[in-house]
Amino acid sequence: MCGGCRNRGRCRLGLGEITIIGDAAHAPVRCAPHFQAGPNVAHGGWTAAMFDDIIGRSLTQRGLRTVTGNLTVDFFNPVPVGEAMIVEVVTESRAGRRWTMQAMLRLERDPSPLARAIGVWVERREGHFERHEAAMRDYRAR
Ligand SMILES: CCCCCCCCCCCCCCCC(=O)SCCNC(=O)CCNC(=O)[C@H](O)C(C)(C)COP(=O)(O)OP(=O)(O)OC[C@H]1O[C@@H](n2cnc3c(N)ncnc32)[C@H](O)[C@@H]1OP(=O)(O)O
Repeated sequence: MCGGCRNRGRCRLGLGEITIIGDAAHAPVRCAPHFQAGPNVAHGGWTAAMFDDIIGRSLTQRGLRTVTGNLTVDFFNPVPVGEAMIVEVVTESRAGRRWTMQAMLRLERDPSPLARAIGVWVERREGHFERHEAAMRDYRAR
């Protein structure tokens, strides 16, 4: 679970446990009603955040310490609110610290993709968050 929900013990995005199979992964997801945009349709930001979290956590579960470098989402069809869906993640390639990842979102009982994400995750250098905190301290002291 990411830092925003860890203390609550519940993922507010509605994302389930990730299963890792080799360099691929899958997870059950369900868009909660508070992320509704159009009638019974998920906000596109939910879909992007869901992909970001599932792909990022799948890498964390594989023992990799990464952050999202970039993320592109293709929206093929409206994503329903409250419906059981599956996200499937694959590793496209790795070059040095860069991992190119792809993921698909689909309904639980239908193979047609609703949305696709492709992006690059970069392995963090030692002290990543400490450098960020120090930069913010400098900024606030200005
Ligand atoms: C968050 C973790 C919590 C952990 C605790 C528990 C975890 C529990 C699960 C949580 C799951 C959360 C899932 C959400 C994940 C986020 O939301 S992460 C937050 C959003 N992302 C960020 O904040 C990243 C901000 N960007 C940065 O900090 C820096 O630009 C980066 C990405 C670390 C790169 O900086 P750097 O380490 O100085 O690396 P640099 O030498 O410039 O580049 C290294 C390589 O990456 C490439 N690269 C750099 N930037 C990019 C880019 N934007 N696009 C493509 N390639 C790039 C470079 O070209 C270079 O390639 P090579 O030359 O080595 O082939």
